Amino acid sequence: MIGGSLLSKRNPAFSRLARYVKPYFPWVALTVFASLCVAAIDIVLGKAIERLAEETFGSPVAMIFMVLGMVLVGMPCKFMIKYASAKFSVSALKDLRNELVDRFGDLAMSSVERRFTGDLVSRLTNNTAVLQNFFIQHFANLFYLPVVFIGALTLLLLTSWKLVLSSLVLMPLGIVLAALLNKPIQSYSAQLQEKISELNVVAQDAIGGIAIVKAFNMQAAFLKKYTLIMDEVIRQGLRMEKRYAAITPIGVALFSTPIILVIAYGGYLIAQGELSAGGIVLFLYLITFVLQPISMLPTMISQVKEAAGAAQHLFEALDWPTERKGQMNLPVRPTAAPVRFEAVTFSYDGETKVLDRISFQVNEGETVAIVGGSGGGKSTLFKLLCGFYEPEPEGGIIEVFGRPLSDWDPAELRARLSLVSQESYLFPATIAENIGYGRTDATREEIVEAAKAAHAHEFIMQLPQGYETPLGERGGGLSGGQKQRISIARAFLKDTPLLLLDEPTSALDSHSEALVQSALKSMMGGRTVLVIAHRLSTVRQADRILVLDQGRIAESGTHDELLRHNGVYSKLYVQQFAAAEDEDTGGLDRSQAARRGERGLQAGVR
Ligand SMILES: Nc1ncnc2c1ncn2[C@@H]1O[C@H](COP(=O)(O)OP(=O)(O)OP(=O)(O)O)[C@@H](O)[C@H]1O
Repeated sequence: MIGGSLLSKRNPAFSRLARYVKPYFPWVALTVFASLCVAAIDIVLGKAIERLAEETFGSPVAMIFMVLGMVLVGMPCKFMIKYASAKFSVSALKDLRNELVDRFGDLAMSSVERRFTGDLVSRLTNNTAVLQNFFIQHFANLFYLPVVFIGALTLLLLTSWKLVLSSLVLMPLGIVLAALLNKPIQSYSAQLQEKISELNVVAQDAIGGIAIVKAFNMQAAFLKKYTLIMDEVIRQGLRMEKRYAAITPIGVALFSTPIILVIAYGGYLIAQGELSAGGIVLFLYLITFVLQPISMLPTMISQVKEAAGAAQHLFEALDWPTERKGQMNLPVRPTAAPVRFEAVTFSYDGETKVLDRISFQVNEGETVAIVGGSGGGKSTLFKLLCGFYEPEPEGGIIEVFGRPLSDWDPAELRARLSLVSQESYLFPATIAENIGYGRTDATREEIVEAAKAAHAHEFIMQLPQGYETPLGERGGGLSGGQKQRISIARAFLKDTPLLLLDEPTSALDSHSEALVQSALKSMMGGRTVLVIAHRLSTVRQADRILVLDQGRIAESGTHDELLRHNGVYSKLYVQQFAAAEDEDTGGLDRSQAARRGERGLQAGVR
């Protein structure tokens, strides 16, 4: 069928889409069948009306009943087109959506990190909505329009080819002129849509960044921006309406004049005896079925293109690289060090080395602090350990619990480590659920135990709904410290032998900070910990400190050893940690630190 081939042969995206539609083939067949029935009824009705007009059917009453009968049969067919197309498209797109959501969970970090969340969500919602609309509104037309066009045109040519010829010249002319008149409206409408999206962006920014907007007293600036665009929207809208009002009568005239001319010509042909009265009735009824497909052709083409674009966009997302699956249940070497890096080199883009021949080992129960300037590669180290990224095969060896990273199934690896990041990500769910994500089979008692260990139980119990308190987006409704403690409780519940900790540096009040620190401290006990350290107290307590500088391990040792070494750490200490000196117990005083820092700088350390 023309429609079918238009959909599948030319477009790889459509033929791929067809795989999702295939399981619902009976509903597709029903849609096509009902469309063809409607096309047939429309044509046969023309013939019946002609006979009625010519009174050649015998009893006009019987004829009227027949016409009404056909109209009545047409109604369930039209219903069936909508219902069956909705049925197969909703089901097929549900399967596609499920696959996409499933795929999003498996996406490689490299597929996600550089994309906007909006892009992922838009593929899932907008693109599927475009396809849904296409299937329900336009799919049946791909079958109905060609059939009705060919049927009506054949019948009309048999009735009076002269009239067909004259109307095919005159009527499309009217349609084209009316469309030309409408063209500026299309561009006005596009501009209007653009302005409306601008308006939405401003509103979204103002709502999304409400805290900053308020803190910087930017409300007036935003309001001004908003009203300026709003004025433009109104101006544009009015301009469009004015144009509409002006051209509607002209459009009607342009559209109806050719029809009047054709009727007049038809009258002339009747007078000449070349056409019967029934013939002109048949003609007036059927000509719309010839003209409609012609006038709808551009719309149909653009609809097909739009749907193809949406499908392509969706399948692109399905083709984004996913994480590899590893072997499950491989034995762990219990005596091996929990973490070992050997000459690890890593680059995100294949060019710039973010880690350069890094080698170190973390033994069981050890706490190793990683320090270094911004962009030194600290977070990248964690991303590798979590299996979010992997070095190239020749990029060294990473072993976790004695097994090379490449052997691990990512999910199995992550089940053995907990990551507590600086920004505590909480989900729009209850507090209990947020902690429970640490281990999905945890009982309420275990969740409460974890919350107690993380010093979160007390404040949770003070909330009116306690553990059942629903959290807003990103944990809205809780303080920074409270959010941190919920994240720590989640990690407590997960109870893994290896802990990757990016120490929170967000401005917590001193009480909250003390609670978070003490929660972290109790979690670190008895575990192997790699901590990106931002606090002097943590660095001091670490068994070893690795100083990461521009992707290399510049120094390694204890706090005192490194200070004595008077190198990168010494300088970093002055820059980052000395300010906290007063708050910490028994360390260097600031002037001593500064002096050591100076020596570090003099020694030529960057
Ligand atoms: N997803 C990514 N794609 C490409 N480059 C990245 C990506 N993530 C980080 N980088 C780059 O890698 C380098 C190291 O970044 P990383 O986040 O590991 O540093 P860091 O030591 O944790 O820094 P900070 O202390 O500021 O968080 C930086 O130059 C950064 O721009």
